[in-house]
Amino acid sequence: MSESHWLALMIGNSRLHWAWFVEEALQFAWDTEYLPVSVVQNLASCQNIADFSREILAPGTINMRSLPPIYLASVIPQATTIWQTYPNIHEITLDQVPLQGVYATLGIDRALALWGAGAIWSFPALVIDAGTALTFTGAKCDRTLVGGAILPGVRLQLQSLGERTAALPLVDTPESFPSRWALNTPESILSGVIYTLMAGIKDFVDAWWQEFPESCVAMTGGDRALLLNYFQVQYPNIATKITSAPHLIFQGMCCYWASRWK
Ligand SMILES: Nc1ncnc2c1ncn2[C@@H]1O[C@H](COP(=O)(O)OP(=O)(O)O)[C@@H](O)[C@H]1O
Ligand SMILES: CC(C)(COP(=O)(O)O)[C@@H](O)C(=O)NCCC(=O)O
Ligand SMILES: [K+]
Repeated sequence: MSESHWLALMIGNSRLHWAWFVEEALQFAWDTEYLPVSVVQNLASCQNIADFSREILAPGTINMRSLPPIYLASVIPQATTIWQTYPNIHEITLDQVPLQGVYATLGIDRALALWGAGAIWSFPALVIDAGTALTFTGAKCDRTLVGGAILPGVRLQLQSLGERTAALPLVDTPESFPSRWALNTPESILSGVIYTLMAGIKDFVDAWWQEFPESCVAMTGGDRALLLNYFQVQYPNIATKITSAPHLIFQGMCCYWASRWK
């Protein structure tokens, strides 16, 4: 089986993130809901690649002759187990990521995104992943982990207020930048969550640039575009210095693929 065509699968806390690669060139990337166990078990017996792409809901048919190897990284151990039934699966684990000084429970998504950022823009590098959780993860010149931080992401903050209080409604992520001084409940929630999140991110990147003035700062994750739009409004000087990087985790996975095959 040719290893030049391969799929990357990142299992996050909200959904599955997919990318199709030909060697080191990303062809396209898409997200899906979690797939039922039965679908995963059936993948290996797909008769042709069209069936296979239909099962994983790929946009269009993946252009391959045989079932592709899947390079998998996951922050959900139970979900990883389901995928181990697929015959050509390669799980990427923390010990395979060439960063120094990592702690045992560091999320593989964070390590891969940081590896990807360093490979593209060189170290030092800071990654902000605006996913289910929002994380900061930084490494210095010699690829040693400086450290990071974890907080609830945008949707999780809104959900927790809606679900754990009697009088607060569930509010959707706002498309436009909310005003700070709100005069009704939904807008008060949006103001509180968004303004403190922006101020918090600004504080972290300012602190990072104080220590590493030349470092790239890259943002990835499902709320990346939304947050960067808000940054344009609220802190335009910072917005221009944060790089939007939708495929950072896949770029890290690609570094792993290249380290095996090149
Ligand atoms: N279809 C969707 N499902 C879940 N989250 C979504 C979706 N579309 C946009 N988002 C946003 O993406 C964020 C989750 O980011 P994502 O990178 O997908 O998470 P994870 O990597 O943890 O699975 C949420 O806070 C939410 O606001
Ligand atoms: C912090 C995370 C939950 C982020 O995952 P995500 O929200 O992007 O799905 C994940 O990286 C994780 O489970 N980390 C383990 C703890 C740590 O990194 O310290
Ligand atoms: K993530």
